[in-house]
Amino acid sequence: MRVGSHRNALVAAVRQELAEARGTARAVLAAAESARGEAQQRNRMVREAYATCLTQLAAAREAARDDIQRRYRSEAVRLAGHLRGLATVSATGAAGAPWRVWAPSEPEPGDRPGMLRIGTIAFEETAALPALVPLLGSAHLHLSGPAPVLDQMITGLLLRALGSTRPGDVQLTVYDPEQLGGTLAPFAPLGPALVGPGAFGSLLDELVEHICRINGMPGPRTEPWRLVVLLADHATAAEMTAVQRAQLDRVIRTGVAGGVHLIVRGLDVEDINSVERVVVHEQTAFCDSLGPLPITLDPPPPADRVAAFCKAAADRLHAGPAPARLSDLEPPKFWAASAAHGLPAPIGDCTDGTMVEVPLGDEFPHVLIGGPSGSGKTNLIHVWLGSLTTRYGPEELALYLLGFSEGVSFARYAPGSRDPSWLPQVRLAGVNVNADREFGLAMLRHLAEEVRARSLHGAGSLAELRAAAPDGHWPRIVAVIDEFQTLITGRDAVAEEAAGLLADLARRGGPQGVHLILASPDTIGVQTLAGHVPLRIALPKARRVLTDDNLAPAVIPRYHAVVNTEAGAPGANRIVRLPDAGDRTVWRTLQRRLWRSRPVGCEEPRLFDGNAVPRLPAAYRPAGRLPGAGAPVGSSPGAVLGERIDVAAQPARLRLGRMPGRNLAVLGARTDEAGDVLAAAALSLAAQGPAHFSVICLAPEAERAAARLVAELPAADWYDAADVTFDLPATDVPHYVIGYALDAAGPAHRESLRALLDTGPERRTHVLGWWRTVPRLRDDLGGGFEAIGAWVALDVAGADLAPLYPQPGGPVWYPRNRRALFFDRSVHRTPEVIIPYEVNSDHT
Ligand SMILES: Nc1ncnc2c1ncn2[C@@H]1O[C@H](COP(=O)(O)OP(=O)(O)OP(=O)(O)O)[C@@H](O)[C@H]1O
Repeated sequence: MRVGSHRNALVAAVRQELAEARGTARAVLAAAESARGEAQQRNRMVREAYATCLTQLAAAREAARDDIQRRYRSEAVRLAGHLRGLATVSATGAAGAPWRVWAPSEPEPGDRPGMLRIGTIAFEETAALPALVPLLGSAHLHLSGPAPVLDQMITGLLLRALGSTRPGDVQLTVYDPEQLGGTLAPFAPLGPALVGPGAFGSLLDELVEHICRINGMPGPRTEPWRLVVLLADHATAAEMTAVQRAQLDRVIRTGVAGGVHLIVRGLDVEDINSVERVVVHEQTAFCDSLGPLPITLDPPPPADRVAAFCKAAADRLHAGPAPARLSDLEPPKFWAASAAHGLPAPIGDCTDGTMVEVPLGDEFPHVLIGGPSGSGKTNLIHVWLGSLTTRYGPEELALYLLGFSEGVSFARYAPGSRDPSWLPQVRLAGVNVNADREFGLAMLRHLAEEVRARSLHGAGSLAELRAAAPDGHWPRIVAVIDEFQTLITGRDAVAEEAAGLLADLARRGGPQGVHLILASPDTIGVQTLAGHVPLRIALPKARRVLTDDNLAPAVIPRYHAVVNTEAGAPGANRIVRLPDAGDRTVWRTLQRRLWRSRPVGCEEPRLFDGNAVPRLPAAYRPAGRLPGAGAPVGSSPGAVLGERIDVAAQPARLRLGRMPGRNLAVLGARTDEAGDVLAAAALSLAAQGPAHFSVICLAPEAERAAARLVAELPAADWYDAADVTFDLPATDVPHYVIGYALDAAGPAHRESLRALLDTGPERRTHVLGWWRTVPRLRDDLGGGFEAIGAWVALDVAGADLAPLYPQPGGPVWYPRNRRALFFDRSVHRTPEVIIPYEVNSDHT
């Protein structure tokens, strides 16, 4: 029993232990299970986080990559744009245009030659960029690869180099022992120097010598470039001597500075900076400038384009370079030059393209231009004026222009009905003055007066004058007289005075900054003047402008001129090609530009046109507000008779004071002009103050004019043949008797007429009458002419005026249309030519 119970106890204990162990194991298992669950959970979470992270990282990487790619692409496009811009600038016109649109292009003066296109480079996804290589002015080219491809590339390079320079700027030499020049046969019309197989050494020697000569010369190179193509064969390379190699090296090293450039294939050359190497594999190439970027070579230029270019260039070479254009003479900045010491300005270019200046100024104050009719004198003057007026503003230059040649060429500088602009430097322009030499004389008198006024400051040059009188306005004055001989030939008083004034201006004008530009077909008869003018310009076939032994004018082609500063001595010639100033649109554009820049207060020039009839200015008409009856009357009102032929468009006035003889006789048969003189006189008197008018009209043909006058006058009585009388009622204001064809009054009225003429002026009654001839006036006056203190002669010859003139024989006067001779014995020593105003123009 005890065993049984012990065993039972033991069993129970074991059971207990087992139960406990089982319980513990279960607990441990449960703990492990839960730990495992947790670990699994964590594991899952980590895995999920990792996956999220991976996804995010991938997205970020994608975004970053996209961004980088976008930036890269836009940077590439920007860079490519820059490169394209650079390429366009570096290879302009014919140097860079694709063959499809290729055409020769003229470089601007002073431009350096650019690079030359040989193909394109592809850069990422951007459009292809031009691949350029340097040549003229920069490098030699060394080409290696298959000869046929290289020769095509050379053809293209030559076409671009020649097509982007002026004909004659590049001299081509070809060494082609294999084909004897055949490789570049399309360029034959340009006459390249072909060098045969045996002449390689002498070519190199000649080039070395040429380079030494050019590099030894001071100043910039003026000779053409030498472009030498060496198409060497095996024999050339194999047989080259050490001396030849040394000479080739020398050309390579010093050639670029001396304007000699080699394009070499088939021969090694020294590897120095000035050699651009191009290596060609089939249609792809690499060159030094572009490093590893592969170049897709352009196809060769179309054969017909090469042929057409070479023919045209050869023709132009034969004809010589085109002359400068008017715009080539413009300075980089308008009105930037000072005229303190002179007015140098180019008028054209030499055959080598350099500009030729005329040194007008302190040293050479005047110039004589000579050339027969049609040789281009007027054109030269326009060109010169264009060059001067773009350099020197209105403060620096004042122009007085007078053209005696046919036509109105200087009118373009003054405002017109179609173009309101004017050249701001022009003060005066006289056109159609052939018959009005008095206008030329007036201009010379004006200039002489200016010289006199300037010389009062005691200065010996314009710069000194400006320093001595800094507040004054002292532009250089340039007087241009085209066909100036018209003014001084002939043996009358105008010619005599004009010649004297010109000689005086030539002597004394320069130091005061007053200059003459005188053009004529021949300087015969102006030898005294010529002695003061060493600066000459001769146009083709000009005679006597230069010395007799100077043959240049006889041989220069048309549109050329000889500029000579030594009075025409043969050694001092400069030949200049003149631009054409005939294109009115070009001129107008330039003039408008200058006009818009005119300073405030710049007045328009006075234009005197000998063919135009001036209208009576409104200021001399009584229209508008009339002076009241109580207004004071001047002691001697002035009757305006016509326009004076003078620098300023002033009226000629007749003072009608209370003195004997203050009457006017208008003489001649021209009804209209006589009527205009009388009407201008009457209207201008009416405009000055209260006055009474008696209009007597005794010629039916003048009735219309008389009626119009009466209509315009504020207070006028009208008499005609039916009631003519000279016993006129007294008035308490000045009384003017305006008589049309007074000679028709007849003997019955002579006495009263004489009494009126004799005693009227003292009572302020003045007769302004028209008599058709001098004898009829004499008959009316009864012999003496004392009562006629002033007269205006129309178509009356000078000799017929003798009785009315103090000097025997009468004045020198050859009647001309719309011109009258005015003489007032109380003011004139010699009579004055005037232009009767047009008073009643029916178009107003
Ligand atoms: N450099 C030039 N280039 C082109 N045409 C020109 C040139 N010079 C003059 N001409 C032209 O030649 C013609 C004559 O020129 P211009 O009138 O200047 O000669 P001119 O000597 O003044 O003659 P004239 O004494 O008969 O007036 C004009 O038709 C003008 O346009």
